[in-house]
Amino acid sequence: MDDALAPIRQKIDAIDREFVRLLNERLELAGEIGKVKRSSGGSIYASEREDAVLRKVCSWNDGPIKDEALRAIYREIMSAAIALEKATKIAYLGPEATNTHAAAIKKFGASVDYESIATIADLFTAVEKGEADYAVIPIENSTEGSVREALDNFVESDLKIVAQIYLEISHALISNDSPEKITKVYSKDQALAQCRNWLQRHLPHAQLVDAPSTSRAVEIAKNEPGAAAVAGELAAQFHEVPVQVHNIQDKSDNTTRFFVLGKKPAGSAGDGRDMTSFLISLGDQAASHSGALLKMLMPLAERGINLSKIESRPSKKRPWDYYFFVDVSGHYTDLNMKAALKELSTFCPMVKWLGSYPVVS
Ligand SMILES: C=C(O[C@@H]1C=C(C(=O)O)C=C[C@H]1O)C(=O)O
Repeated sequence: MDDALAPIRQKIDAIDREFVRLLNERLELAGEIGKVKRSSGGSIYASEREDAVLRKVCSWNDGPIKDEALRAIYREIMSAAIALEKATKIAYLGPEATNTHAAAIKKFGASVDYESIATIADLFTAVEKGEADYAVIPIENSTEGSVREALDNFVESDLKIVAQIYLEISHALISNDSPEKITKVYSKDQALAQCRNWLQRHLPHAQLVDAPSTSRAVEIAKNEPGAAAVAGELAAQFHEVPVQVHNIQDKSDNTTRFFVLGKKPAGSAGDGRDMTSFLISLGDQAASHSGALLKMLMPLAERGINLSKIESRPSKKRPWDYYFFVDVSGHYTDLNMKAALKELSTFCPMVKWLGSYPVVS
């Protein structure tokens, strides 16, 4: 067999050598781009360009490699490029090995530096003060709804949303012991709730115990005989505890949406591939004028700007006064968007642009 493999492996070696040469050539060009960005004050991470690169390489793909594999490979190539342009620190809502950490890695790859930060407010501050280049925060979950603390922090902050990440949340049963030995299961209440049916069916006698985070649950279960944790697979890898059962969540389409925050806005991905988020206040009109909310939406609707989300939060300034968080299709620099905003600012006391970013992560 070895005789048959040797000549093919020689060919693979020759291709790998060429790969490495080309990767280094590509990285050197990224280094040149980094110099231009540093001298002009541009953002190192460019979500709209990464979106275009991923789309281009997938459109060139006519071989057996799956687009998903190509995207994963390019994720790491671009991660190396970012790190070469500038040592880049990504802060995320901790602790380590939680879903937000997994989302950050999905977006930024293995070559950048990561820092776990305990609260969403501190993540905003870290980027504002330049202690981190970008922050990754959870914004909403398909079953639990919005993360209110995340929305509220946008009111005072000038940071921009530069990208979004969608992560399918899957849970595993993680333990040093096999499932039949498990008498106690630790996890965060939400994760236990998302696996309730599975746990009832497979571990009906196990005691379910609340932990501050899924990652901490793995840490606790690691050192306790007969204990397991419900957490993501990153937590199992991180704490070096084996996964006993994969995908134990009751619903398979449980997805969390995250935002990447930076100091400088992202450019346009074009071709209807952008989304924009705003914060709008109607002031006293909301309570005193019938149809005020409808009036707020008309400048968008009349220009064919599609509204995908609207959420209200108390302003905390006066009772029954609200801010509206709005997600729409298009980029801030689109002409129809500019016109809609201009019209909105004629009657809304506050129209704040929170960022424009590519639709697909
Ligand atoms: C090289 C660049 O910088 C980063 C790296 C990219 C890449 O490796 O293709 C793309 C966008 C940026 O996040 C660039 O902006 O073109």
